[in-house]
Amino acid sequence: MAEDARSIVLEHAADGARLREEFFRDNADRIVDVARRIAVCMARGGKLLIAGNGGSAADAQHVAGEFVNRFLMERPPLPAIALTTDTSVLTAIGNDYGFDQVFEKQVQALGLAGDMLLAISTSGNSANLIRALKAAREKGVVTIGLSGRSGGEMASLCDHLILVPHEHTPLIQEVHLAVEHLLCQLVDHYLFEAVVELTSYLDED
Ligand SMILES: O=C(CO)[C@@H](O)[C@H](O)[C@H](O)[C@H](O)COP(=O)(O)O
Ligand SMILES: [Zn+2]
Repeated sequence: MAEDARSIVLEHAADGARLREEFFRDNADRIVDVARRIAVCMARGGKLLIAGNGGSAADAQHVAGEFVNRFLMERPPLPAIALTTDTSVLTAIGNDYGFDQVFEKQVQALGLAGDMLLAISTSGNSANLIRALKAAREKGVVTIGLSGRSGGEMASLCDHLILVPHEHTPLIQEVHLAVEHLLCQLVDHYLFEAVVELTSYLDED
């Protein structure tokens, strides 16, 4: 392999490792807190809606799959819906109203007070997510943002924001995926391994 191509690989790995280490050192408590809130939402009968564009759309589906099927442990299916998957809904809204409304209208249709919306965006500025977050707030759906850079417009619309402070989209996405897997693992932990601890939070918030 050419030396310059090899250095692209090694630089990506080194930058990613540094970002991961710093990010998790600074955000471990925040990730645990968000996971606990998702667990409480589901324990109360709420569901998690998930949205994102491009690679983050793939993440939305990935996360919904872990919750609805299972993650690391055997347990009952958990309620999560990716808003990125129904091509009839997406094309009808996109065609009739515009791409900016593809998530907003689904939040208006599916979101109930006490549900949560997880919006995944590296820029924090995708217009369809901004509109979805505003619609969520109007419906009493709690908003969680998984963002990058400095959070973008999304930051002020999220009740809980997990921010990967980096400029490089792929590296942000790679950390997002790790966070998403941890949220799945921690929600399972709270719902099925630490039930006594979780019930103490049910009357809060
Ligand atoms: O996966 C990638 C880049 O790695 C792309 O598909 C990327 O997700 C798309 O450009 C998205 O539209 C970016 O949206 P966002 O993260 O700024 O909300
Ligand atoms: Zn990508």
